[in-house]
Amino acid sequence: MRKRTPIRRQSKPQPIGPVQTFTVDGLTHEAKGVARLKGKVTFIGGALPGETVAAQITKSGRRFDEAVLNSIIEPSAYRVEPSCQHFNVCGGCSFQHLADEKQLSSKADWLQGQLRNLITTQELELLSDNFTHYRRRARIAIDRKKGTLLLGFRGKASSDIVSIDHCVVLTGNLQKIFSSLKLELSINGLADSLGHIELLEDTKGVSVLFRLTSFISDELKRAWESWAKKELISLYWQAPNTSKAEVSSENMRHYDLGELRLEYHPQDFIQVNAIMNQKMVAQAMDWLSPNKQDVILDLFCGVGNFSLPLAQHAQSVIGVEVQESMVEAARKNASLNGFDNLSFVASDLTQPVANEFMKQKITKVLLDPPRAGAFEFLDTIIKIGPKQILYVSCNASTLARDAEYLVAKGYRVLRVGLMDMFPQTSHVETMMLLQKKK
Ligand SMILES: C[S@@+](CC[C@H](N)C(=O)[O-])C[C@H]1O[C@@H](n2cnc3c(N)ncnc32)[C@H](O)[C@@H]1O
Ligand code: SF4
Repeated sequence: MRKRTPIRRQSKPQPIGPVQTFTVDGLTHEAKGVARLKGKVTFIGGALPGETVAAQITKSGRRFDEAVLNSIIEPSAYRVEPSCQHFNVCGGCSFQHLADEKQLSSKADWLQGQLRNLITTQELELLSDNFTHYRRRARIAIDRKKGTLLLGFRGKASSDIVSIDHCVVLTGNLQKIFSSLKLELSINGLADSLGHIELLEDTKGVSVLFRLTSFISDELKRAWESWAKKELISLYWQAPNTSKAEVSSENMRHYDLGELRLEYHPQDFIQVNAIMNQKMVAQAMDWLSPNKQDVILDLFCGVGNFSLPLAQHAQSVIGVEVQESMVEAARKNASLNGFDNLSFVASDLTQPVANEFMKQKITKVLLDPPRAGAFEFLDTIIKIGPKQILYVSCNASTLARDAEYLVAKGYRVLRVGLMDMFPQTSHVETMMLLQKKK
């Protein structure tokens, strides 16, 4: 049997000083209260601006200290009761103790700070939806402690797995299947052969993917297939030592985006928040206003989440994505939805690209890179010289770096929007429209 990959434990920070009183006047991106004691900055997890709290230093550095919250002496007017019973220990959320509208304004302040060299006068446009029950995909970690099965997410103060009963950011259907799964795993023997579990909900329904670390008997597999049938869900198995589950073309997943249908493999990237994804794509179409004169490059295109809606309005669209299997899915999506003005290229956008995209006059570029951003590809974009660039980003610091470069090379920022894709967490999604200076 293959051994489970050991989890590197990160231990809970221990107090190294007495209990002291702090006045909190700021909030970090990771939801730590910022206080000053004798002029030295102290970060206190769980404390909010405007509060007086009792806390103990756990780590003392040259420039700042870190402290653990003991009690709240004077609470903030924006402090609310977390809606999840696991909030104090689970690392999945960081902002449930802060009122929803204040979460959004705190994220906006933070984003404005990150983009301070770019947006002095522009107003940040805000896009948000439900603050709970939005997550249509989740990876559930598994561990055992003293014989007890733990199923949940990594902890806040340590990397240990926190056992979860009810998660309020999961969609209602995923929460329901999670509860049934937990019960079933406690009574049959699959848990010892599992690396992790992936839950997914889309237009096709709910699915569960078991990532196996060792082979299991046909009998056990059949028992789980009948559980899945009873629960009306799809089941996928990722065999030991493989990087992806084998999935036949009839068993691919799909999600609808307006009148479009997008197929994908259950382990392909899709946006986690379905409603916010619809709003984000609609905003992208509104800001970029594709029209019949436009030839558009959709970089980091995945299975065509932006490419297909763009192709509904543009003369033609070229999508670029590194993963061959996703490029194939994107091509299939183009043909399933009847497009003949869409093509896809498999290419690594961190590598210098030859003049592949110079052959036709690209008028607009949309890019939606992973957290690392798209710095390596910026010179190619500048060479292509589109009149507009729409940058969708999940990491404001790489967005700031890349946008500052584009501005230095002749673009100006027209619009910036914060999209609250991941409420209750510190993650921020941003959209920026840049225009070529005349
Ligand atoms: C944030 S996702 C966006 C996907 C798509 N735009 C969407 O909305 O579903 C980033 C995508 O970039 C792809 N990607 C990551 N690194 C890449 C690279 N070096 N070159 C090209 N694509 C890459 C990933 O596979 C992923 O599909
Ligand atoms: S991720 Fe789920 S379980 Fe964890 S704190 Fe957030 S809502 Fe609660």
